[in-house]
Amino acid sequence: MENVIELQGVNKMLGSFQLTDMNLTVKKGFITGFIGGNGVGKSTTIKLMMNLLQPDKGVVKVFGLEYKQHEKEIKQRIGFVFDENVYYEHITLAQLRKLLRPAYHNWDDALFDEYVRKFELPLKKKIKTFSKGMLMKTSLTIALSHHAELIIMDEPTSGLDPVFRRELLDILQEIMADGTKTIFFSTHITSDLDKIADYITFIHNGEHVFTKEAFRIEEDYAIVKGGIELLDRDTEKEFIGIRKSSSGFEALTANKKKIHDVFGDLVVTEKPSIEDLMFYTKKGAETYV
Ligand SMILES: Nc1ncnc2c1ncn2[C@@H]1O[C@H](COP(=O)(O)OP(=O)(O)OP(=O)(O)O)[C@@H](O)[C@H]1O
Repeated sequence: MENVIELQGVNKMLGSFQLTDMNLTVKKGFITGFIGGNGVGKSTTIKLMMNLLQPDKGVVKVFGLEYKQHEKEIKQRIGFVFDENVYYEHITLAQLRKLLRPAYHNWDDALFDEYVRKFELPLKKKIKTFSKGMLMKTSLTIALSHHAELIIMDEPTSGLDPVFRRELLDILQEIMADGTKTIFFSTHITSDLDKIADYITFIHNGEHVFTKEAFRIEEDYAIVKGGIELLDRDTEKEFIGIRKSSSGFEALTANKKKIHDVFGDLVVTEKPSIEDLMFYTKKGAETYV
């Protein structure tokens, strides 16, 4: 399967934060959700993918190309969707359309107008008056209007009302229909992932934990519940993170089968949510580091 983005051994130091030996790939033709707690390096990773930051070590490839030699070509084919308006605040959408038309080989005025109508965006108001949701819609409109093959989004749904969030997720699914596009988006809202993500990439403390097909998470991971007497130094090693209480323990494992071999029917296992993965991974790091 073709990789649209490849990070090979990428390291980046920012103040006291370090992104360490990031190896990750984003598959063509799918939606990948990018998750991790606050401050674990999601935006930094996205900036590296967009060449807004450069790695201290390692290689970033997009469409199999490196920015050093192919920046223009890569940027033509990517749409970056975010809710900040750094470049265009003093102009209107009508003026922006004129400005962007010559900048992209594949610019499509008709599609731009179609999304402006669909998103109910005002053509004649200055962009600086736009709300967060309107900026997100503007950014997505631009990405779609130059037929971007790869759409990268940094927390596109955060701060959006539930109605528009739903609408946005539907649109993302719609644009995937022809099989030529790829979407990579970071989020804190794990229910968004349940709705649309084919793959999940999970990072923690500047390190890549996994990239898995969303349905595989349920196959490999489990929440395990049992009596506290079952835990000792050896059995605790089977878990990523454990929460203990007087009535027993609840823990996350990445190896459901092994748990069954070790504990048999003495424990109960349940399907984990993505929130469980994030919670116990963080808790595990706190407990054992
Ligand atoms: N320019 C910078 N200089 C110093 N530290 C930085 C810089 N940019 C980011 N950091 C730090 O790097 C860490 C990772 O930041 P990043 O924005 O990548 O996290 P994130 O996973 O996107 O977090 P969140 O989900 O909270 O947005 C944070 O601790 C942040 O404070």
